[in-house]
This record gives sequence, C-alpha cells and structure tokens, in this order.
Amino acid sequence: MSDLSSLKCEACQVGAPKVTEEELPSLLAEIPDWNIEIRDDIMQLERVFTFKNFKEALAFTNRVGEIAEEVFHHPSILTEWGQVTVTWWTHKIKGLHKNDFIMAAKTDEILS
Ligand SMILES: C[C@H](O)[C@H](O)[C@H]1CNC2=NC(N)=NC(=O)C2=N1
Repeated sequence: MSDLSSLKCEACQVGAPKVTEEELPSLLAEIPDWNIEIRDDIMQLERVFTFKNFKEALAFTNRVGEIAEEVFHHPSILTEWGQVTVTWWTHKIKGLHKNDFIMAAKTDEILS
C-alpha cells in the first residue's frame, strides 16, 4: 500500500498551491501506473483500468464514485465495455493538487 493512499485529502480552495515541478517525480513514483496528461493547459493524472466486461467496469466505476463522494473530490470517469479511464485533477486550481495523487493511490487500492 503506498503512503499516499493512507493520507487524507485536505480541503482545497481556489488559490491552493499546485504540485510543483520538484514535487512531481516523487509523487508520480508512488503511482507508477498513472500518466500525466495535459489538456487545455491543465495537468491531469490518468489511468486506464481493464476488466472482463461492462458489468465489472461499472462496479469499479461505482466504487470510484464512492471514494470521491467520501472526500468530495471527484474524477472524470469514462466507463466502456471492458475498461474504465479515470482522470484526476483539481478544477478549482486548474491543475494537480496533492489530493489528486492521494485519490489516484486510493483508486488503485480499490483493486488490491
Ligand atoms: C464546488 C466545487 O465543485 C466543489 O468544491 C468540489 C467538488 N469536487 C471537486 N473535484 C475536483 N476534482 N476538483 C474540484 O475543484 C472540486 N470541487
């Protein structure tokens, strides 16, 4: 279990600090299956999870939704037959907060 997944998300306000270039490598090392995507100048964390069918993909989707609601921090989720694409970023700061890394690690924990 990565240290990140045991951390609590902090309340994130407008103006909260984005993860710095210096912090990125060590945070990314804790979630090696996630990729950085940049869309509309917004840095995001993304991972594609594969499943046997749509039913399993949907069950996983619902679990991700539950952990998001628990901390009121929400991902983008694309649910398809056999795969789910989860993307984390913080809308308020239009980029990556440590919360996004915590939630990516917690997302990985769903399947462990
Ligand atoms: C009003 C605002 O949308 C809420 O404070 C929360 C809801 N969930 C959220 N989720 C994410 N990823 N980023 C946010 O900025 C965010 N804000």
